[in-house]
Amino acid sequence: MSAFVHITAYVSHYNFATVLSPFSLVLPFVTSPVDEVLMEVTNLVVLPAVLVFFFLCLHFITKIVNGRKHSNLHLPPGRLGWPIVGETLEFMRTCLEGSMVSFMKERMDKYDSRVFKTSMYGEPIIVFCGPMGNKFLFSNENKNVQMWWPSSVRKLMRLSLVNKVGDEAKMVRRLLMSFLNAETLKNYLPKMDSIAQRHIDTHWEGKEQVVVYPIVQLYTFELACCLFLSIEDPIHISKFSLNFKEFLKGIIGFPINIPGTRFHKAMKAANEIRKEIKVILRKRKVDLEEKRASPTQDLLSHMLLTSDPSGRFMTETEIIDNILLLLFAGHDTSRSVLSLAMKYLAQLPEVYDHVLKEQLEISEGKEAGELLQWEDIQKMKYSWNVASEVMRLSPSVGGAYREAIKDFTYADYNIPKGWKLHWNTGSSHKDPTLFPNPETFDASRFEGAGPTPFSFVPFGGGPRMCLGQEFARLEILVFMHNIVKRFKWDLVNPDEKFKYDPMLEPEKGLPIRLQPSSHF
Ligand code: HEM
Repeated sequence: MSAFVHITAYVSHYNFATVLSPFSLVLPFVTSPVDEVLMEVTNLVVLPAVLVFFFLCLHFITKIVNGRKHSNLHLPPGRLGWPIVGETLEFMRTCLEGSMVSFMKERMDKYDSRVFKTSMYGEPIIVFCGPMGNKFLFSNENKNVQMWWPSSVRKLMRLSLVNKVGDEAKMVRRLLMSFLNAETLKNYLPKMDSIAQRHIDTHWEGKEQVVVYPIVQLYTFELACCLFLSIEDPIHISKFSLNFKEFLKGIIGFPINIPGTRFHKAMKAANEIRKEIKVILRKRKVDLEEKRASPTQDLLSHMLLTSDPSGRFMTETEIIDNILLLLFAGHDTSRSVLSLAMKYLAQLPEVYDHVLKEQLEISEGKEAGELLQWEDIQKMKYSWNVASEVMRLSPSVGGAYREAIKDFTYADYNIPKGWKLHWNTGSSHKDPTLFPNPETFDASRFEGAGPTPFSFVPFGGGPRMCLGQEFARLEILVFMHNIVKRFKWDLVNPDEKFKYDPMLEPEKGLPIRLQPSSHF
């Protein structure tokens, strides 16, 4: 969840605008009968002073309470920072610089430890780094730890999988996986290919310049709408996608539900999305009964007709919340990977040529107009290594969370029950002992046996590993196949940076200049 989920959804940071907005909202109400000077003084001096005093008090109270509570424990090194805010602002800064890993690395070096404590989301958090940390968290699900998401995610995702743990989560995962597994998805591959071709015909063909990030979103969102809900009308899809933009921006942050905050907008958007899915769901029920819809046409039909082993079907609300989760998780993470792939392919002509060669060999073996089949995907080994190297260097999802469900020890440190735990992609993806010259793009790292276990974790791991890994692999490869055959491109802003907000996204949307390929 997804990133992001997906939620990315998954990525861990606050937005400064969200942090400030409740306070900036207060200011207009301080005013009316007061004269302007007094108002200025109030806004500029008194209010900040009151806030500083308030935070100082909270800081000392928190210190005393935490100190008493955990004084006999050997907690991992680190600092909890300011109350509520914790080390959020430092973390946010590194996210906006697109280098979340530097937050981890600075602390691992400072404390000489691969586990440290910090505080974010108003919560003390213990950060587990490197393959050992990943392995521990992934293999201790339901034993020492359980999935946990920040409150903003939990509130927005209601009854969906991300709010389930234990046996309930297992059940929902099994149900969703019966649609998202390779065996089922392979039937939808030709459809994915035709959507990719139509997308390129509409949005790329005949253009000299395009802005990649928003356009790729149309592709990944169109795929998700079509395969999950059978929505095919482009106008319907683009209207629907507006609500997801609001939703994404509010998913990670303080869950302050006051008009004007990102979270409030996200809640409103989520309700609109739910309403829309409900209309489609109600109509589908009738269409299925009257045999106007097929039981295998998409995820929605599948969810309406599949029960768990005890014969229980999901309620309408559960289906709606899970489809909302999958629509969100299913497109924003992949669009980030695709945008980054476009960047690296523009910068590394030898990599582009190699991908093109592989894709042309696949096309040469096919009749004109024949769509991609499962066997073709199996031949895209180098292209998938390239996508994997993109995700290693620039993971679209920074990591995810767990909660300690009992007291335990890790690396000789006490981890108290109830503490939130964070695993992250960067601390192992950029470790030179695991990936020599970690900043160099080298797709050959994934040849043969590939990276050591638990060192390459763009999709997480263990029983809560990303459910959409296979879906993402297909949507990424299908897009790469079609785009390299039709275009070569170069970057308008070669130094354009990517930042986490909350997915890894290009600051200016990644404009590129297109040259049509002679191979098409
Ligand atoms: C390149 C694209 C993607 C990346 C990098 C990615 C990454 C992740 C990560 C890191 C997690 C958390 C795993 C953990 O904590 O162990 C996750 C969870 C999840 N992902 Fe993805 N994801 C991607 C695409 C997708 C797609 C396409 C879908 C749906 C079609 C999807 C659905 C989910 C769901 C439902 C979860 C929550 C699983 C649970 O709570 O048990 N993801 N993803």
